[in-house]
Amino acid sequence: MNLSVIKIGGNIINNPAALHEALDYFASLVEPAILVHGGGRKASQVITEMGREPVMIDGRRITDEATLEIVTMVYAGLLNKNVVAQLQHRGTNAIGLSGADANAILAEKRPVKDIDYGFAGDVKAVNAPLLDGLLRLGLRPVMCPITHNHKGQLLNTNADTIANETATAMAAHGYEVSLQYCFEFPGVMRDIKDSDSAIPSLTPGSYADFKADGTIVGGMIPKLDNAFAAVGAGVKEVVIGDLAALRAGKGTRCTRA
Ligand SMILES: Nc1ncnc2c1ncn2[C@@H]1O[C@H](COP(=O)(O)OP(=O)(O)O)[C@@H](O)[C@H]1O
Ligand SMILES: CC(=O)N[C@@H](CCC(=O)OP(=O)(O)O)C(=O)O
Repeated sequence: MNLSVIKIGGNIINNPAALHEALDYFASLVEPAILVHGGGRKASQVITEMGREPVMIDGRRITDEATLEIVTMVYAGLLNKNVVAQLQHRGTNAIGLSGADANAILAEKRPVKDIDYGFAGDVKAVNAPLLDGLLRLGLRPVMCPITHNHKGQLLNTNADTIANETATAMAAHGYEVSLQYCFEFPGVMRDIKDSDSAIPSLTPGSYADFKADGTIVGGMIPKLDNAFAAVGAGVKEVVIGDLAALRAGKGTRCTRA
């Protein structure tokens, strides 16, 4: 059976018009679908409003105890419930999940090596039978980037990783999975200022070249690391682009070779 896993990033979530368009698209899909959302931009705003400094390294947040409280409120509360309500309004029977709900995503605190990421979670297992069961009930899971370690500790996990791990686990469970990363550019760009410069396809080799020459930087690095991990682990198709590109079957396609 086919399955679409759609990830929407923090810049989409923060722009009401873009969010509504993305949710219209998700609601219009006829085959089974799972939505994964981020919200890093909103979290950084709230962290700043609370008098703290957001700290990111290579697109990943350093999550101390106070930051974990804020991101839990923002991702698992405000954003997740708002997205679910907006989907219900569109006639889509969405169910919001953090990783702790029904043990949807088990993670472990990232071990401290050179950098201490604090309460950042590395995914250990996605509960594919649970997601499969929800899909069979006609529900559409909406997953936020909060996970847990089964010992009572919530953890903050990059939303691009949640999307990759979910897509990969569902592929291993027997679905033909299309993973679509929806963000604010028409694809991975050769030149971010030139909207016609989307790269049609990338392989691990061309990705390494674009990273080395500085074409691909920042938050695009974890996104592409996750995209290629998914492609290498049985996900049928991984595409990155804005909503117009994804709707038109365009965007950047990540392939094995
Ligand atoms: N070559 C590139 N093409 C497009 N975006 C790029 C590129 N290199 C770096 N980026 C940056 O990556 C960001 C996307 O990563 P991120 O902010 O983590 O996405 P999301 O909003 O999906 O979470 C873009 O907003 C852009 O600033
Ligand atoms: C550990 C870690 O980096 N967590 C991310 C989770 C949110 C996220 O990934 O949101 P976007 O998709 O909007 O970037 C963070 O707190 O920013």
